[in-house]
Amino acid sequence: MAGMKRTGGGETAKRHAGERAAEAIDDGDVVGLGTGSTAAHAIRALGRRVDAGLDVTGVATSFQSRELAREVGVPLTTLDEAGNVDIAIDGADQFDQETGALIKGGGAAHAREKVVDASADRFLVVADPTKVARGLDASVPIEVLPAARRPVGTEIDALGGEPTLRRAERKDGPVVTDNGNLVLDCAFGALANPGALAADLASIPGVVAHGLFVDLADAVLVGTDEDVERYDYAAE
Ligand SMILES: O=C[C@H](O)[C@H](O)[C@H](O)COP(=O)(O)O
Repeated sequence: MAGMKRTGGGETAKRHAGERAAEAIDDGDVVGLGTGSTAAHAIRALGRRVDAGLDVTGVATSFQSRELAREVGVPLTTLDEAGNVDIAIDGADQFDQETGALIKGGGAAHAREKVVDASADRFLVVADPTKVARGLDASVPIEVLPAARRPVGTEIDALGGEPTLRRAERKDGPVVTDNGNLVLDCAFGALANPGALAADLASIPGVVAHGLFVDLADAVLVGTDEDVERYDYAAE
C-alpha cells in the first residue's frame, strides 16, 4: 500500500472513508461518534443504516457530533449508561503509516475523543490522503485549564515545543473547548518518540488532554477519490 499513488483530499475521499467505516458497525453496537468532517460522513452513513433498520446507539465525542447524530437519527447514549463502547470511528489530523500513531484535536475535541476512542473495543480511524505521513511532525493540540495556560506553556518550552494559544476565527479571543478549556497548538517539529512525548505531556499539571493518540488505533481507513485503503495496527 505504501508508495501507491493516491488521489483525493476532498469530500469524496472523506466520504469513501466514512462510509466504509459505517459498514463495519454491527447490529446492537454502541458506537463512538468522532468529530470532524471525515467522521461526519461516517455518522451520516450510520444514520442511513439506522433508517434501514440497524439497531445501534452512539456516544458523541463533542457538541458537534451530538448535533449531527440527532439530525440524522442515530440514537444517543453516554459512557455512564452504556458502560462499554464496541467500536469508535474518528478522524485524525495526521497519522504515521508505520505505527498508526495519530495527532488529533484540529477541532479541539480531542479530550472527549480520547476518552471514547480509548474505551472502545475497536477504534477505526477515517482519513483522507492528506493525513498520511511517515512519522509525525504536525503541531500537537493540547487542551489546558485556563488558569494553567502560562505554566503549561513554560513546560512545553522546556520540552522543546513552541506553544501558540488557539484563537477563534469568528470571535475576539481564544477557542474555548466543549469542556470550557483553552487549546495550545504546540510545534515540536518531527517527533522522534511520540510515546515518550505523550507521557511527558500527560504529566504536566494543568494539561487536560494532548492530541497524541499512540497505540490506540486498530485500523486506519484512508479514502481516496476512487476507493479506500486500509492500514491495520492490531489483531482484531
Ligand atoms: O478535534 C477534532 C478531531 O480530532 C478531528 O477528528 C480531526 O481534527 C480531523 O478532522 P477532519 O476529519 O475534519 O480533518
